[in-house]
Amino acid sequence: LKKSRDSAEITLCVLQVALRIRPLSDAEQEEAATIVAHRVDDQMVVLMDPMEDPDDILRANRSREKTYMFDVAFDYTANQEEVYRATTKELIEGLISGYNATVFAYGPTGCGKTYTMLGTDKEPGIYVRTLNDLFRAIEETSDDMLYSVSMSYLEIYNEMIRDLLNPSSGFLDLREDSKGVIQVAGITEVSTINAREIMELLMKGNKQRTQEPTAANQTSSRSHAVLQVAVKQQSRCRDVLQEVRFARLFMIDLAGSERAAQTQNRGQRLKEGAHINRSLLALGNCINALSDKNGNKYVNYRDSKLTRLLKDSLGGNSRTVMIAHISPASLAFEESRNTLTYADRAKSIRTRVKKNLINVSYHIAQYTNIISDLRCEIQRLKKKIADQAGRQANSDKADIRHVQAEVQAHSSQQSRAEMDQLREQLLDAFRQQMEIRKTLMDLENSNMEIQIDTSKHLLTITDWEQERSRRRRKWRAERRKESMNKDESEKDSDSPESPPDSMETQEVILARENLATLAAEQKKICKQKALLEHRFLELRERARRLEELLPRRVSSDEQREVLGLLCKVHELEIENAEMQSHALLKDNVIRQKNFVVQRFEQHRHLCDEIIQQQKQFIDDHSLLVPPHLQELYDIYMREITLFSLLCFLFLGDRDNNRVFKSSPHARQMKNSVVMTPPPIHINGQGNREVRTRNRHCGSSFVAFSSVWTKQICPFAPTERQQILKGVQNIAVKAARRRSKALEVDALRLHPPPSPLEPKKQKSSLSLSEAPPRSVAIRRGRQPSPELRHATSDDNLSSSTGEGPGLHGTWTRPRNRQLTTKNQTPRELDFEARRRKRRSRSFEVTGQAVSTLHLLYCIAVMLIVIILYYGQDYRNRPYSAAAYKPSIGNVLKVGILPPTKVRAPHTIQQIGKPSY
Ligand SMILES: Nc1ncnc2c1ncn2[C@@H]1O[C@H](COP(=O)(O)OP(=O)(O)OP(=O)(O)O)[C@@H](O)[C@H]1O
Repeated sequence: LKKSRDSAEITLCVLQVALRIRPLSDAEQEEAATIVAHRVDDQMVVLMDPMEDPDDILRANRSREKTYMFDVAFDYTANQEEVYRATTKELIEGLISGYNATVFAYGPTGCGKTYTMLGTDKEPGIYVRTLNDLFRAIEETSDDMLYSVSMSYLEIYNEMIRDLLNPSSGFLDLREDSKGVIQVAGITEVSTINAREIMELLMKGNKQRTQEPTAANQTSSRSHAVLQVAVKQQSRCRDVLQEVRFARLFMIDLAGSERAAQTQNRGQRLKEGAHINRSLLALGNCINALSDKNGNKYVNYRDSKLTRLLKDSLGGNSRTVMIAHISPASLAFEESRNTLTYADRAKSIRTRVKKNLINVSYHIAQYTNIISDLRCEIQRLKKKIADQAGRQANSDKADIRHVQAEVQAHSSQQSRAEMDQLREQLLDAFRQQMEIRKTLMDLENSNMEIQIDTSKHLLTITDWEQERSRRRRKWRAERRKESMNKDESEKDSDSPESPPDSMETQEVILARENLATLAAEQKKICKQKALLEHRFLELRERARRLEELLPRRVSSDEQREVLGLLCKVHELEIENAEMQSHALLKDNVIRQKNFVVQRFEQHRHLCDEIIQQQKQFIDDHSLLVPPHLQELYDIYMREITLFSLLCFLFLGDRDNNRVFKSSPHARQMKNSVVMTPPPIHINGQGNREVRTRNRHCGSSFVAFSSVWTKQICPFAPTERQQILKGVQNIAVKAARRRSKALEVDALRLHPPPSPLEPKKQKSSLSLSEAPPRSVAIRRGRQPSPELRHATSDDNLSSSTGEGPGLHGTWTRPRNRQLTTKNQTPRELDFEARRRKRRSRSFEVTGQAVSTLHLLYCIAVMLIVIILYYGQDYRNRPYSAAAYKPSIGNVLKVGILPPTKVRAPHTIQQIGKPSY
């Protein structure tokens, strides 16, 4: 899908349009039809007018041959797999991440819609392939995620909805739920994640579909068939904030548009055709309105059941693919042209796709209630245990024989079984109570969402009413003014008696409709809540009764055990509730902070934008700038450059260099909804880019770095990479010098052994022999990959310039180890010492990679600060071109001895950037 704009939650997607030209049918061949629709390449299709006379020079300029471009085009050579891969496969990943999707086949009758969607046994179509891949994807991630998939299959026949999985259920109605999502009331939903099972259901359903032979198609579908797959996804980790994702996939095989003359339909077929055409006309009208460039045409989805059902797929929350079908035959030229025109228009439809997160925002207050409830219960149980103990002590004193008899009786097999049963019942009652509590919490949350939505709609209405009364007041004031200016007779003749009542806007009408739906929804929820509360009280009562049975059925020890167990279960549940409540609290704090940071970033981005545009304006018009302003601008540029360089060096390009796959938990946390502040508008356009970057980078710091590196950074990406490598080499160079210095120390400590003293040499060697690398590794803490790389010979050589050069691949010929054989014993000694130190360094750094990293970062920071502040740049002549730092210069800094470190001229001149 073409992703045009991205925001933290909403993505604007363009409807993807594919075109499939089927092969010439036998009937068309018999009628000697010529081929007029050609696929030119992957995207281009040409339709030639069969009536056009190539020899007619006069009309040569008015050719009706037309070229169309689509996202993808197929002709008779394309097989089912190719069509599926290019159109639908991509939607599956989105579907299991919570994005709605729709695929629909469109086109005239007999052009291959059913063939593409359903296919044949040998060449299955999109339905089967999609479901197979969906279940495969679910299986792959089922370790971390819990899925539930349900499927429904319906047809819209003569503007009536029929359940194809349960045709006896009669005609069904469409309903809009509180969130504006269209639902089919009473449709059969089959829950399964078995592709074969679903295929069987599909085949069964398809047999129920209204299909009749017509003159245009022997197996003409007389209805629109809609296969709906709903996927609900939830993390298996229950201790984190539970996020439920829900997405729907519609796969629609539309009935074909037809011309009565072509189909030669009569009676029922003609009536069907009229209905089909009417709903397709409604679809066409919606496509026209939605593709309107100004975007201000009213989209009438209510004209047909089909468009109502497709409301979300066309203009709402769905990634949508339209597969248009045409025949290549000259006989079908008109139909093909109409289809191509509609398909071409549909290309510009944009849908606002958003991830469907049902964020189970368990309210902390609700948890507190549950916790205090459970605590009361524990108190009660504990009291009961204590009472029991007291009673037992009394009875011990009273009648020892009775106790003996009781013990005997209760130690029997039957008594144990009874106790087990009782315990199970008690635990079960408790479990059910907890389930009900959670469901009640969910209902409470839904209720709250409804209340929020209700207030939004009420606000819309109130705004409108206020506006209306304002207009009325204005009208009355004008009237009064007029009456003061004019004389009585004039006033009576000109002005209307009452204020013109302004009509309700579409938005207000919609708000009123939504309010009605919300009220109905709320009523339903209240009813459900009342039922659940009643059930809860019943369960509690049952548990009490079971507890009362305890003294009669079991011995006091066992009874105490059961009560103790119940206490334990309650305590565990409290812990669980507390954990969830804490998670919520923390998440909430993070969200609030993120919100503030994002707002700040948007503000900062806006400031940057203003500064850049003003600077551009000043430069373009060669305006004089007061020196103090120029100075401020210089400081601003220095700040931003330094800060972003540091961001870049410290944080790197995380998205591209990710080595480890993020855990499901991390993924979940990353994807969790973060409150997003409304965008700051620049020239009327929402500044979504900042939010997009925030989401991708996952941190405000990185986001800012990203903004800078993408928009302001004067380096090209390759240059940035090289600078980064260069700076790494500075650290490597430092390591090398340190190592050299150590060698000199070693030289001073151990004078070179004379060749006449082989013993000494040997002992020296053995003493300083570095442990083999494997030993270091075996001791634990293997060095990080970067570290190994940083300290490798290859790297050292490249940093010292012994390698092929700075702009080369920065590797060094692997000949250092080979020279070992030719080394003198003294060299060997040094080498051994060096290795030993390095291996020690491995151990140390293995333990504290972060420390080294910190030191490295500090070193880099210092270098950068020296580069920018350490020089008398103000005294140097200004050169705009010299502003752009060259990689060579940056790297040169790294290979100069510390005393000679001088910022290259090119970097210091940041007074006036060259862009
Ligand atoms: N790409 C194709 N390759 C081979 N045969 C095809 C192809 N497309 C369609 N056909 C054949 O063309 C005939 C009509 O196709 P199909 O029934 O799928 O059309 P339709 O558009 O669904 O028609 P209707 O709208 O009337 O239901 C069928 O026999 C089908 O097998």
